[in-house]
Amino acid sequence: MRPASPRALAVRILLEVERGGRAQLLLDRALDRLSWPERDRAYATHLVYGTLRRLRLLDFLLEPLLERPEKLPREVRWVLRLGAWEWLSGKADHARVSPWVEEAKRTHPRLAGLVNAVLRRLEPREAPECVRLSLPEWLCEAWRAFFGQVAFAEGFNEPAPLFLTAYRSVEGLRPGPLPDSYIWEGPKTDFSALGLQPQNPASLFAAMLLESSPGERVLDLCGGAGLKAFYLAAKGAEVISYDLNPRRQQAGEKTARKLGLRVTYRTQDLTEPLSEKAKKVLLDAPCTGTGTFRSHPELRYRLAPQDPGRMAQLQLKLLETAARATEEGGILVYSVCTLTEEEGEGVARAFLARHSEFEPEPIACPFPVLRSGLGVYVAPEGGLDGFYYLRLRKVNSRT
Ligand SMILES: C[S@@+](CC[C@H](N)C(=O)[O-])C[C@H]1O[C@@H](n2cnc3c(N)ncnc32)[C@H](O)[C@@H]1O
Repeated sequence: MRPASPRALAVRILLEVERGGRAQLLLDRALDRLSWPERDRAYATHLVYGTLRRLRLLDFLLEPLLERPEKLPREVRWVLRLGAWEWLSGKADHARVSPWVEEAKRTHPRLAGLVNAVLRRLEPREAPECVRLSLPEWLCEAWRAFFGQVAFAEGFNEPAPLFLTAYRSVEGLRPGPLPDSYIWEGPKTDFSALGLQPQNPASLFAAMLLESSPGERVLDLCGGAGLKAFYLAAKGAEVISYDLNPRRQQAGEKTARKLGLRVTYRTQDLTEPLSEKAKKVLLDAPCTGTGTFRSHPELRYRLAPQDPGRMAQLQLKLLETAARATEEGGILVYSVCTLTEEEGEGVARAFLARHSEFEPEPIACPFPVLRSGLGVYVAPEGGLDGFYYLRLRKVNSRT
């Protein structure tokens, strides 16, 4: 059934997210099917992302006004959180309360009075920092211990510009923080037909760290659809992109053709050794994705404290493959879109303890840095995703 309004769509999507769906995918799909004006699309996006990004805080604000929130029908609970989000973002009562009361009436008319009363009685309430940032307690505490602060996580709760990497010159684009990176200000469109690829600059920079030269062979490991491979190919490298997932690679092949770029895709489980080597190897490993909380706001509520450690085991195995595939004198870049100690410095330390043939190289990071020394952690500021980069040189091949 087609949703009647951005509010109805937001409730439907949040219910699906609660059942395990991914907000970005669900919202993009739903909006693609609806020929709504830009204003309604933006409003639905604001409601879904805003509510998920502030969920812990919203529940904290609603807590004194509800006796047993967990007993409420799920639709009504989301209506209350959405209404609380609009209150938090400063919308006036007259424009805010009655639309949500009407929304509640559609599924639970008997609870409309409760929705009305609760949304009118919301009051400011001093929240502990981890609640205010809507982070799970374990991660908030781990970040505070590792980075000495957690205020940076506020960056995950702000909307971000749509960053693009340009493979053709396009008039009138606002420059982003890196060469070839731009900001798109219009409605979404067929970007690859314009020679553009949506990509966060923090992700693009991982590919730049390889400093590949024209004609040089590059291995792009865990390349997925090949977003980083596109950049390397555009700079003239001969790129071979490996991943476990053929569907992602097929999508990448299609995009590469539209962008006019040549990337060779090979499907392989990279916990197994590769049968080729190169001077430049990029491993953009699978990770817990804590650096992408802005665009995947539900992720933070799904991660468990043991996930970073578990992921680090896999990352180390993949790094072994990448190390063997790096020629002597060559460069190996390890990157992950996450900010945990385990998957960043933890992996780096464990790897270097076993591989004296690799030496870390300094990284001149153009972004705000959270922590550096052994690799660099990028702060999720100004729309950047949080990332960890490690650049290694293979000085001799003792393994
Ligand atoms: C962070 S994503 C890569 C994103 C990609 N580099 C890009 O820039 O778009 C990690 C990728 O690792 C792949 N992957 C996970 N486990 C793997 C394995 N054992 N062998 C090969 N690829 C794997 C996933 O399919 C996923 O595409």
